[in-house]
Amino acid sequence: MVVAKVWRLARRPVGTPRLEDFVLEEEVLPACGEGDVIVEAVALSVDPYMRYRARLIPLNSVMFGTQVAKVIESKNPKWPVGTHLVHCEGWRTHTRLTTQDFKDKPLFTSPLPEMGDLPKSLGIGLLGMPGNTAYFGLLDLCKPKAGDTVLVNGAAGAVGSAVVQIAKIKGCTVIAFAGSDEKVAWVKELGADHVFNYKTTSIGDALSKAAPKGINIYFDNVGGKFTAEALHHMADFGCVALCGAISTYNEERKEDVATPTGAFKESVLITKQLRVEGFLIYRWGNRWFEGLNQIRDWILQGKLKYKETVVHGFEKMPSAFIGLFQGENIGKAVVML
Ligand SMILES: NC(=O)C1=CN([C@@H]2O[C@H](COP(=O)(O)OP(=O)(O)OC[C@H]3O[C@@H](n4cnc5c(N)ncnc54)[C@H](OP(=O)(O)O)[C@@H]3O)[C@@H](O)[C@H]2O)C=CC1
Ligand SMILES: CCCCCC(=O)/C=C/[C@H]1[C@H](O)CC(=O)[C@@H]1CCCCCCC(=O)O
Repeated sequence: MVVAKVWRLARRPVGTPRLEDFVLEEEVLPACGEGDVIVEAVALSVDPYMRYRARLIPLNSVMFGTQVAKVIESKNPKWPVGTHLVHCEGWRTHTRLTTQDFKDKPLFTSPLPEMGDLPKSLGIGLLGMPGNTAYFGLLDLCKPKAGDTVLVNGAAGAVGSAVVQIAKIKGCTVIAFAGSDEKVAWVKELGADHVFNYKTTSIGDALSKAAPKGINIYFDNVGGKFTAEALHHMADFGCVALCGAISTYNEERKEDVATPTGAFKESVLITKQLRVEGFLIYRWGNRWFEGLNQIRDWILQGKLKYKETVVHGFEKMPSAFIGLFQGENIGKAVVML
C-alpha cells in the first residue's frame, strides 16, 4: 500500500497567499492496475500561474502543478521501474498514473528529454514548461532579428533568464529588469546588455537611456505599472508578447470595464502600431520536444546557463510558492524531495 502526502487548497488566497491557505493530508493510493504505474516525486515545481489557478479550482482540490517523478511500481512495459517522467497531477509525493492519464494528457505526462548528466529537475525548468515558454514565446511569436532591441522583465526568473539568453543567441540587444542587485549581477553574467533593478531605478529613465531608438520586442512577465511605462518606449511596429503579469496575480479582480487608466492605453498601441499578443505555452504542444531538444543542445554547448533555487522537503511547498511573490528565487524555484 502506498500512502501519498498531498497539499490541498484549504481556502481562497486573498492578496499574497498565506501558509494557512493550504492543508497537508495523506491519501492511500489505489493499487497499481494493468497498464498503471506508481511514481514518487523527485522535484516539484512552484510557478506563478498557480496563484491564478487558485482562483479557479474547487476548494479542497489538490494544488495543480508539474513534477519530475520516478516510477517505483509498474504494470506498463513502456514505463519500467526507475524511469523518470514529468506529470501534472500536482502537489503530491506519490501518484498513480493510469493508461488514461497517458492518453488524455500526453503533454503533461511525458518522458524527460534526453539530457545526459544534466539534473533531472531541469525537466520542470529550463528543459520543461518554463524553458519552452521562453523559446516559443520569443522565437515563434516575436521572431527576433539580429540587431533588434529586446526588453524582458522578471529577467532573473525561470522564463526571463532563458529569454535573455535566447535573445542574445539571436544577436539582439537585451535590456533586462530584475528585483535585487544580486539578480542584476547574474543577469549581466547571462549576457544582457543593460540590466536594472526595478525596485531602485526609474523604469522610464532607464528605458530612455538604454533604448533611445525604441524597443522592438517586449517580452512581458510582469504586467501592471511596468507595462504601462514600457509601452511608451516601444519602437513603431514593435511586438509585445504578453507572457505573464505576476505583479497583478495577488490583486483582487475588478469588474472588466473599459477604462483608459490601465496599462494599455489605446493611443499608444495605435500610434506606435504595436502588435500585442497574449499566449499560453500549450499553443506549441505539438512542437514540445523541438524546443526542449534545442534548449538542451544550447546548454551542452555552453550557450544557455541556468540556476535553481532549491527548497528541500515536501512540507515546504506552500512557503516555496509564496516566495515567488517575494522575489526569493533566482532562476527556477524547485522543491526537492
Ligand atoms: N504564458 C505562459 O504560458 C506562461 C507564462 N508564465 C509567466 O511568466 C512569468 C514568469 O514566470 P517564471 O519565470 O516561471 O517565474 P519566476 O521564476 O520569475 O518567479 C517569479 C519572479 O517574479 C518576480 N516578481 C514577483 N512579484 C513581482 C512584482 N510584483 N513585480 C515584478 N516582479 C515580480 C520575482 O522576482 P524579482 O525579484 O525580479 O521581483 C519572482 O522571483 C510569470 O508571469 C508567469 O505567470 C510562465 C510560464 C508559462
Ligand atoms: C492571467 C494568467 C496568466 C498565466 C500565465 C501563466 O503563467 C500560464 C501558465 C500556464 C502553464 O503553461 C501551465 C498552466 O496551466 C498555465 C495556465 C494557467 C492559466 C489557465 C487559465 C485557463 C482558464 O482561465 O480557463
